Amino acid sequence: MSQASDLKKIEQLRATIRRYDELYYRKAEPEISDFEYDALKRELSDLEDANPELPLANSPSQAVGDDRTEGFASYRHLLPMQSLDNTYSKDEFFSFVSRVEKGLESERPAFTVEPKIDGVAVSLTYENGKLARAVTRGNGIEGDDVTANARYIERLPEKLEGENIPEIVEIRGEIFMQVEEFERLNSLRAEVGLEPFKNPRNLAAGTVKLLDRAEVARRKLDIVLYGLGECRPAVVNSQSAYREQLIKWGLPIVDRFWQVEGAESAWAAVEELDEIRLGFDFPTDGAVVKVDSFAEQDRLGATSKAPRWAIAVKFAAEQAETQLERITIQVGRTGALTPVAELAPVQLAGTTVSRATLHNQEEMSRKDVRVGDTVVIEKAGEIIPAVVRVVLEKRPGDSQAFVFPSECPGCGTPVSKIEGEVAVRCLNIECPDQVRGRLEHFASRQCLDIEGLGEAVVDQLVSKGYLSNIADIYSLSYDDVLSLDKFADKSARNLIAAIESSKKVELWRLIHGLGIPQVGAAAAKDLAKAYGGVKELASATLEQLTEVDGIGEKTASGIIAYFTDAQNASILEALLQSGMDAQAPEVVSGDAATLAGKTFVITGTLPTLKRNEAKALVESKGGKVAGSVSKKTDFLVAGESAGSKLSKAESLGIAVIDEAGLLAMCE
Ligand SMILES: NC(=O)c1ccc[n+]([C@@H]2O[C@H](COP(=O)([O-])OP(=O)(O)OC[C@H]3O[C@@H](n4cnc5c(N)ncnc54)[C@H](O)[C@@H]3O)[C@@H](O)[C@H]2O)c1
Ligand SMILES: [Zn+2]
Repeated sequence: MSQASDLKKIEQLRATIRRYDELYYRKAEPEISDFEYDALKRELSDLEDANPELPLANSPSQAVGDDRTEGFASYRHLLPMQSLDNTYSKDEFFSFVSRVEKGLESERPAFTVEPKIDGVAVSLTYENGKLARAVTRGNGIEGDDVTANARYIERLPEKLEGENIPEIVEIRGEIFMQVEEFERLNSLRAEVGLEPFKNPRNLAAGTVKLLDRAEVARRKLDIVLYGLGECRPAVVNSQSAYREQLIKWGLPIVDRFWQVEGAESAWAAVEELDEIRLGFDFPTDGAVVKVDSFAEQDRLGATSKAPRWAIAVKFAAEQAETQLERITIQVGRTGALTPVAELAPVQLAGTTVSRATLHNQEEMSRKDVRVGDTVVIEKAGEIIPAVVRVVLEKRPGDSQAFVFPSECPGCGTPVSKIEGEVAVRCLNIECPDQVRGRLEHFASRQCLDIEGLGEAVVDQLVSKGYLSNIADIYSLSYDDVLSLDKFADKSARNLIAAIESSKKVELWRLIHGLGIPQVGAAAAKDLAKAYGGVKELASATLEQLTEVDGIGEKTASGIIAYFTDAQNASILEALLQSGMDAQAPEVVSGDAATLAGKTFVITGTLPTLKRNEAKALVESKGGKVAGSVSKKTDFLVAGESAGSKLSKAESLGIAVIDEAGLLAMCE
């Protein structure tokens, strides 16, 4: 490759990696898998190595990903928090050990091997044994102060126990979510029709950065510690001794740990870890091998980004090979065109997979994915399988490069690419695919929850021309509905009734249903609480919006842009004209607030109330419902087959009541 084409490639890769960094570190919503991301990083480093005369200063290869977000105070680490170099291969691991041996002029250095916990890096500062703050890695130099959220972590002690307490110590580790808790939260979401969270790491990262404390309290985070930053005065001189010290201070650590000498035994420990890790209750994505002695660590030093005395050996996610039969393009409610691979069905991680995402046009052309290709797909914790690469050796001779459509498959409008975005979009606001998407969203369970107005029905109503926006739903007549496939007198009346009763919906559901960019259910709740009505929200200024708890500047500008759009304004007007009367629930006070200040945990099967009904009852009386039992719990409401929560409540001496007890308290 010539120097000019290298340069262009390098610039493209840097821009792409910056975007994926932003999605992963700041938004906790990665679009591609770690394996794909690491491959991009590797490609960039190789190109940079081959072109040493090019400046590196602004390359994402030289810095740690930046997680700092709006709404948090910054704090400067006393010692920087670095990343780790990583590898997926045994050969590279052995080269790492050779470099260490050379650097130390030693034959069989002592290493520690630990699980690599897949969570969010955090640095805890204890001053004279008291927890002063918890800070994210940030850009490595300066991170976000997340102390308030970290204090909800039950296993995180306020005070260090025992002796050897430094004046100041930065203790580093990982905030993560146990697999069981992740599944619990997802099953609650499924109950109310919300999309599942993708994986425990994203959920942990998202939760650490929530501004809504009540929501943080509902999700149970966990923590383990393994690293040391500044420590005055120094207390230990090796990784293994530090681990013993952490235990004595009463801090949670990962209970698997190996002390080994030399490359062979280190590798054996890595392999052993890979075999047992699926039984762990925390998510792991690799092993971290570290030189044990702190003096030796100092001699090896660090690059701008990572220490030279440690490496992460990552375990690849489950993959499978299959045939790509077709590529379809989906148009979502925001107009983004998403390419989807239609596959010959194949077994992967316990499920049959026949579709996988191709992410976006850019990703697709980089991988040069073509119809007829044999592709490798991967499912890494994420729910949606992805195509990670093409098996070029198996490509048919007559294959053709895929031409991304230049027109929207839904409406034929030429597609646009907006500066700074990867997605290619259809900007025709009346595009039937988008209209369908917006209508489905509006009627879905996490919004207006209109029973009977699902995908198939919306489809028919749009193609028959009855619906072109959300306000049209309220002028549907019985005859319109009756004319649809599979509708008879009773089902038509039911749908009309469901539509009518949706006018009395809770305000946040309406706000969510409007489909304002950046406004999900959580933001919609914050807005509903702050404004009490959709008209009030529509006339709020940017400044007022940013003052609402949980609303950042970007979201605020999205809201302003939405309501200043003439078409949106007229749809809203039509909605209100039709009698839409969404209300914020009244703030309970006085007599109604009988449970104010009390925190409940509900467990087991109650005789008459469903879990969410019991929760709604408690909240209607001003009480709070938490997901797990802690010292802050006032009452455990226990039904049949209450398990570990009951024993925990008993051990903490928390009052246990049954459903009847709860009902009595609410009277
Ligand atoms: N999918 C994406 O779009 C995307 C984007 C950016 C980053 N990523 C992923 O994140 C990785 C880079 O993130 P990173 O810089 O945080 O590095 P990393 O996660 O590969 O490794 C460094 C981190 O590992 C953590 N860690 C966990 N257990 C540890 C232990 N026992 N000892 C020491 N450290 C331990 C620490 O937080 C440390 O900061 C990439 O390799 C990639 O897989 C993915
Ligand atoms: Zn379109």
